[in-house]
Amino acid sequence: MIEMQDVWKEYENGVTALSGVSVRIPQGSFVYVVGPSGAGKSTFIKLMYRQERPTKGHIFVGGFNIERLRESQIPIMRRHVGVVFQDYKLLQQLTVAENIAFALEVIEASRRTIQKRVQEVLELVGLEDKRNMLPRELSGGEQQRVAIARALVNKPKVVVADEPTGNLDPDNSWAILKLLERVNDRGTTIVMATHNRELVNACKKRVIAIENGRISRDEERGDYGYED
Ligand SMILES: Nc1ncnc2c1ncn2[C@@H]1O[C@H](COP(=O)(O)OP(=O)(O)OP(=O)(O)O)[C@@H](O)[C@H]1O
Repeated sequence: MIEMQDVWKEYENGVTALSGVSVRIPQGSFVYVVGPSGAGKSTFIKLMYRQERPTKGHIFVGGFNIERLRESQIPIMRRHVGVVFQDYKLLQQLTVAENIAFALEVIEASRRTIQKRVQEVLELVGLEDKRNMLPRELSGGEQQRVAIARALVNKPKVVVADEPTGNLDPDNSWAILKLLERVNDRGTTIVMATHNRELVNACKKRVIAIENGRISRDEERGDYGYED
């Protein structure tokens, strides 16, 4: 379950990115977050994993009171909230398997657990044969699949994705959406900010539209609804 109660975000430069956002996203949902450029989508996502803190309001994600978390609790929360970025953010000097294992090594999982989990998520994203390659040896779509595997390795309850298909062609975008749907089928909540009208309109899900820092539309099986 994700819940925001009257959340406001004003950045230090005085820009108000979110103005009184309240929303409930039940566990197991798949939600698209859409809206014009600069509307506040990334801010909405960043607040969910404490990349940013709200100026006001309450945020609960997977049982964590996000705005109240102490610094020392943030790594614990991040095991339950996987994050996927538009530009993948893989560590360039590490192999595919090492990038994925990294998230488990920092929590001092046993070698056996690490090997087993890395293998499981590599199979899920279909990249067992690329496990010893470096990110630069992979296509964009493959890199994003590695990033998704990394986000999943701790079995999070929630995955937030900020324009995960933003750098990909239509075929790879489609493959990433299908992969996120499979993850969702296993009970993981997915919140995906996107400008990809084709995907939103083809695979109908809940659509939360943000405009000018406010939720302007919230529909089950909604449309993308913008001409951009
Ligand atoms: N770190 C920051 N410091 C100051 N202002 C910021 C910061 N991040 C975002 N903003 C501002 O907050 C507003 C919302 O930005 P945000 O990135 O959330 O929008 P967005 O809907 O994700 O846009 P896009 O679709 O272009 O990615 C914009 O006016 C932006 O300039």
